[in-house]
Amino acid sequence: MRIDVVTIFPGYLAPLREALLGRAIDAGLISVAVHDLRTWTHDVHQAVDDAPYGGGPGMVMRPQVWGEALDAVVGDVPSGEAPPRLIVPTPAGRPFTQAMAHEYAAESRLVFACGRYEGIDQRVIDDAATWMPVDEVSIGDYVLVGGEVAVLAIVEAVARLLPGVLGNPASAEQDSFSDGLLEGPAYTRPETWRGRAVPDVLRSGNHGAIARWRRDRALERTAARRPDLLAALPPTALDRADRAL
Ligand SMILES: Nc1ccccc1-c1cnco1
Repeated sequence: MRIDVVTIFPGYLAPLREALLGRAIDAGLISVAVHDLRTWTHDVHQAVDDAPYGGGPGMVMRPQVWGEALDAVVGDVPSGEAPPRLIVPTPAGRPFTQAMAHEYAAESRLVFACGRYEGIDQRVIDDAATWMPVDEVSIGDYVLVGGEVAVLAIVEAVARLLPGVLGNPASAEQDSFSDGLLEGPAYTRPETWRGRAVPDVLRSGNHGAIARWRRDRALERTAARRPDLLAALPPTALDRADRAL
């Protein structure tokens, strides 16, 4: 997978080259190119934003700069080849989910546009949508200063799903949300720590009982913390034992 990120703070994306993602890049599973948006400014101040029409606080990122940047970064898409998907993190976006991470993992190329200030002039999105799929995506209902943190989160969630990136592919299959539920509590050695013992069932060796206990804890946790996920489960997702909980 090829990933391009356009930002006014390229250094913010340095963590992409660390640890698991860094190894995936070194292995050639992913290529990541970070582009400084100011490359496509032509004034001495390298201005990337301007006052909003209609007044109001903050600044809006200029369409000319973004238009030239995306033209250059996306480049000419060879005929017959699918254009990349443009992902624009924004608090006004569609909530990012594990299902979307799987969708994005199937793409051969993703381009991320990191907006700051009060966002990017809407015409940039509208223009881009005439020649590539554009997703405006939110990573949560809170306000960040820019899209860079969201890009780090989305890229990590997507990249770990790519074949060969995770050491143990089973990890991705047993993710939280993979069965629509939150994962339950996890434990490791020592057996007792500060007077707290690991639940006996997890040391019993009874794999059926362990699976049941883990499912029950996942259902309890999901009901307590994310009842919306429970309500969204298809009726067939809960078996009789689940309902007895
Ligand atoms: N708050 C923001 C400001 C700028 C770019 C993205 C965001 C964002 C994305 N998901 C939540 O917030």
